[in-house]
Amino acid sequence: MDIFRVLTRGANVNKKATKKNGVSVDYSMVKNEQTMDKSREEHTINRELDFFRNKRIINKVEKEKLENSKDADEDEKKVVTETELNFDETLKITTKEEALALRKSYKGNITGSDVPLPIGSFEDLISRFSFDKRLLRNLLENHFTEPTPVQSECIPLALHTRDMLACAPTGSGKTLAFLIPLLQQVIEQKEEIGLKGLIISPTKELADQIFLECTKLANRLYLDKKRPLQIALLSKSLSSKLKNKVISDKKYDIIISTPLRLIDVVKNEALDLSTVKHLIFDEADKLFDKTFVEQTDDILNSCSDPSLRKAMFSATIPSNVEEIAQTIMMDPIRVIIGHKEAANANIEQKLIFCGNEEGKLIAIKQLVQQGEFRPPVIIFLESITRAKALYHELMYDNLNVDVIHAERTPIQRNKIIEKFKTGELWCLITTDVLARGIDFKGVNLVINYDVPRTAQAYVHRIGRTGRGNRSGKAVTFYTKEDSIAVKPIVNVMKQSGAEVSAWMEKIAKISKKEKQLIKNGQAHKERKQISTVPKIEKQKKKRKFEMIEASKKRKLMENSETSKIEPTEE
Ligand SMILES: Nc1ncnc2c1ncn2[C@@H]1O[C@H](COP(=O)(O)OP(=O)(O)OP(=O)(O)O)[C@@H](O)[C@H]1O
Repeated sequence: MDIFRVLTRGANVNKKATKKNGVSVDYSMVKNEQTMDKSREEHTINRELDFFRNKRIINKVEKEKLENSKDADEDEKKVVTETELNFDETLKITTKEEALALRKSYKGNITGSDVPLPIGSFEDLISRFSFDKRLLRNLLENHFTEPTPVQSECIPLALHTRDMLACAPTGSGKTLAFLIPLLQQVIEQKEEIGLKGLIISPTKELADQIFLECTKLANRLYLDKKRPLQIALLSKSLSSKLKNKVISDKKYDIIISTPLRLIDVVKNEALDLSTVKHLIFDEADKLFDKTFVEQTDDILNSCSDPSLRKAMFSATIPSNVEEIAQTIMMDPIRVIIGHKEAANANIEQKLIFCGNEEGKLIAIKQLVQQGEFRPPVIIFLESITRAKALYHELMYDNLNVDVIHAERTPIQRNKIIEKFKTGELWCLITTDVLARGIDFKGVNLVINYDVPRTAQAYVHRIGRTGRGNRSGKAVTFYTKEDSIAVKPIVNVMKQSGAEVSAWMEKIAKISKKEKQLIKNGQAHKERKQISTVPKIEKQKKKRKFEMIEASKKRKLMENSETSKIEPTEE
């Protein structure tokens, strides 16, 4: 079947979406106004789940205080004026009762000793923490006008230099929850001691994204009014420059890195972590699982400053990670927003029984026919081999699709991500390498072609949709072989408030024996290869595909030849 034709029949993707000023433009389906209104109505977010809330109360006292500020220089006053324009109505939290009411509104469970009050607005930061006005302006310029719940709680905690463990839904703004206070603290720290802030991410793609977000917010921020803040992504080239002493490791204030690259540089004595004051683990549960725990431990040992502040963030924090957190942190505060281990409630979740492996390809085609396959779509598979196989299968169907996995080069990966962000690419096939943290704004649908191995992996995978205040859909395919593996997924669905039918309730129950199988990774059986198309058909399609590609190339070359010899109009 020609999926491409069916796809284009059901919907139009705004292919004209382009890059503006280097920032990728968000893209979405082009629909008629009526449908838009309907979907807006359908997806009006419940106030409790409104992570980007608009609650505001007028705060005239604060406004007057800023207007009469004699100490502020002209530049600061300009910032203040702009700030007022945008923050003329603010929510201030000054009492425990107000804090309690605010926490109740977003189901925040904050525990620990001497928990500071949350902030009700970013403007609250000016009066409570002598917050840098330029940093505040950078927030505004990037359209961050109201803190999300995790930001309301974690920013004041960090500014009080408290250790913290924060768990909040996917797409609810955890990145800014650690970046905003980090930037403020680094500016405040006047001595030139070397590296001050370190952010660890499990994947290169996520590290890239955090770096971009951080540089955006650090625009025109100066250290002690003398020199601009120096932020770096520990790339391959930077690490070799550091190792060859082409660049001094004292140059940077904040570094963002994956664990392996960082440890490599540290072991070569090319980067001194003893000056680091703020250590942040993004996707902390991943960094503390068996894949990374050794490197994470090395990083902790190398950050030897006794006043080191540590923070851990993730949308899922299993109890064993909590235990570790308690042992490595000093009097930590635990921030839980919503249900722990639940998916973001903006995501509509669905399970589809496909019988067997062949049934999954048919299910994709059915989603297309039913108009549910609305690009942009991400499809997750459990291995590189399977991701490649599905890619070939869909590519021969002329679907606008590409694949990212660990075997693709960084350049290829970046190119594909860029194309997906700008709308050039409609469907991205991938493995768990892109399951965590990546912020693709307009993703409509996530398909778990293979049941994820853990409940946590499920939460992160489907969290690539329904980000911010948007809604999204997630579909999980399962077969007879997945009868045990799918149980944790049903439980996450229940926990997140998704509609769960009687038969699902029945399969949700996990016996002791099954629990053990899931824990040992034995609930997942080996899967049959992906393919429905007979070999001969496939070869035919491949030949046709290659011929079309060759003809395109020929035409391109012919055109460029003609343009070379054609005289110009003048
Ligand atoms: N205060 C805010 N106002 C408006 N948008 C915001 C705010 N904070 C964050 N965002 C936007 O929300 C989106 C999701 O944020 P972010 O990537 O930090 O989510 P996350 O909680 O880290 O998700 P994940 O668990 O998947 O890593 C981003 O596009 C970000 O720019």
